[in-house]
Amino acid sequence: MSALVQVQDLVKTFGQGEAATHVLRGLSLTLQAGEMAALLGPSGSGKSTLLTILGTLMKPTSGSHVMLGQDLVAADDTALTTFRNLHIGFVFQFHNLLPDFTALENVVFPTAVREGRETPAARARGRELLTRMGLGARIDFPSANLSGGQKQRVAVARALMNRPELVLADEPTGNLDRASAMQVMELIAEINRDEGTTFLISTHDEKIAASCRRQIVVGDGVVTG
Ligand SMILES: Nc1ncnc2c1ncn2[C@@H]1O[C@H](COP(=O)(O)OP(=O)(O)OP(=O)(O)O)[C@@H](O)[C@H]1O
Repeated sequence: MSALVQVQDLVKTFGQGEAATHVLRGLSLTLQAGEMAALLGPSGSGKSTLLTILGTLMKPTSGSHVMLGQDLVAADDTALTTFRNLHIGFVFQFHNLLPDFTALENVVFPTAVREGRETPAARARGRELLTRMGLGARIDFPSANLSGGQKQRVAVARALMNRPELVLADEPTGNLDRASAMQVMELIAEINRDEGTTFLISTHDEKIAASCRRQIVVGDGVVTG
C-alpha cells in the first residue's frame, strides 16, 4: 500500500481571540490507498471538521494536506474544485436525493451537470453501481419511494460515479436501523475490496466501526488511537 492522503500538524481554529474554538490542534494522519477506516471520537471532537478539510471543502488554519502527491493547502479554489470532482466522493448522513428524480437520475445527474452532458457510459456506470448496491429492480423508481436504507445506497452509488480514490462518509448509517446500516457497510466493504476505493467513515456506532479494518480515534483535536 502507498500513502493516498497525508495530513500533518493540522490546526483548525474557528473564530478569534476569546471567542476562538480550537478544534484541530496539530492532528496528523496518513491514509493508505485501499484502506477502509472508521473515524471515531466524542461529539464535538472534530470528526466532521477533519472530513471537511480532507474533502477540500475547507482549508486548515495551518498544517499540511497532501493527496495523490498534490499540496492541497497551496492549491487555489479552482484547482481544488477540479481535484475534488476527480478524486473525492462524499456520503452524508442525510442523503440529499432529489425526490422526484429516479434512483438512476440521482446517481448520474451530478456528473452530467458538472460535465454539461450525460453520456451513455455514465448511465451504464450508474446502472452498474445501483445493481451492485442491490437496487437493480429500483433503478427507475422515484427516489421518494425508496426506503431509508435504499436511499442511502443510492447516495453511496452517487459518490462512486467518478471512480474517486477517496470516499469520505460522515455518519452514513446514522439514520438507519441496524440491518440497513450493516447492509450499507457490507456494500461499502465490497466496493473497497473490488475497486480499491479508500473509505474514511465517521461514526458513533462501535459495531459499524468494528466492521472497518482500521479504527482512528480523534480526541482533543488530535488522533488518540
Ligand atoms: N463553522 C464553525 N464555526 C465555529 N465553530 C465550529 C464550526 N464548525 C464546527 N465548529 C465547532 O467545532 C467543534 C467540532 O465540530 P465537528 O462537527 O467537527 O465535531 P464532530 O466530532 O463531527 O461532532 P459530532 O460527532 O457531534 O458530529 C464543535 O465544538 C463545533 O461547535
